[in-house]
Amino acid sequence: MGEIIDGYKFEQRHGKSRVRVARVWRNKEDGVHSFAEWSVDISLLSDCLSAYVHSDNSDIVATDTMKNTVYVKAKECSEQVSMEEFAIVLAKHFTSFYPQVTTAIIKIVEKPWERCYIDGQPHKHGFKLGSEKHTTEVVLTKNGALRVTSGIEGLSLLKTTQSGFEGFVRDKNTILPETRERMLATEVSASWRYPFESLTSIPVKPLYFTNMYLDVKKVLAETFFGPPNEGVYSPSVQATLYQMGKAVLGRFPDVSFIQLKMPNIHFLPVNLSSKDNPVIVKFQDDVYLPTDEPHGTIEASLSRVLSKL
Ligand SMILES: O=c1[nH]c(=O)c2[nH]c(=O)[nH]c2[nH]1
Repeated sequence: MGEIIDGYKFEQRHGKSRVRVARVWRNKEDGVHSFAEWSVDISLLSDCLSAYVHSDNSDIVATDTMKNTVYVKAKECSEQVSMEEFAIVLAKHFTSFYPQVTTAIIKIVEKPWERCYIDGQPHKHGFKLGSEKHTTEVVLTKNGALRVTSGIEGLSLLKTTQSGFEGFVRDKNTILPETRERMLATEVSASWRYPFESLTSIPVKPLYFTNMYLDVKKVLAETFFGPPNEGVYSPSVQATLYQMGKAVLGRFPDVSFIQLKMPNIHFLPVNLSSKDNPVIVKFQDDVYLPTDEPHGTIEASLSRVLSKL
């Protein structure tokens, strides 16, 4: 990519960001409403150099038109779709409708509206805001090469025991005691790639990507916590992150790559004393000072090794 213009290597793209759209699907038979709120980022790679170099806008797809297209396509989705599917619909439109568009990059973040339960019963049209967010990025080229990535952001997980940290490097700057009993808290960001390389290889099951998102989220949380009664011991954030990534790749053949970012959010033991009162509060794995900063940053990615057949 990139061309030499006036002796310079030149690359460009343009698009519209933070296009917010909400869509309701009303089931006529049972009266149940489904709802999604998305923030869409569109970025198009297109042949419109003249706009930059010769002030000629004749090849430019206006970003205002891109914004309108989001609402047009949302209207056309008469059945509920996952946001990955919606991103694919948009990418398909931009790459097939405009001769000069060579690649479309569509990113969407979903606002975590969840159906409300009243007296244990799902409400037909009531929703409340949850916390973690579903994300996606779809890249589609004019010749049909596709990449679908999905993710989760802001999945806050905490366990009050079954975590420790021992055997790390000790030097003259080290004061952290070794422990087999500590709090473990993190805010997981994950993104995973699907192996589908063209539009025809996308599964046709309704809400396939939405269900995958829910299943991946479940496996991440289950692996972090372990079984409900006994849990599972975490010797480090690193080891737990690796188990979580491995569990996702092991469970879902349709995930070819996963990246995990898991900050270590510290809960500091509280010990209070003074000259006159040597022990006001003695830490016994009970009172903590929660902190956001500084925090550890631990990230890794795992992908399948392609076997040479
Ligand atoms: O699980 C941990 N990993 C680290 O790399 C680290 N570093 C640290 O100070 N505490 C921890 N905990």
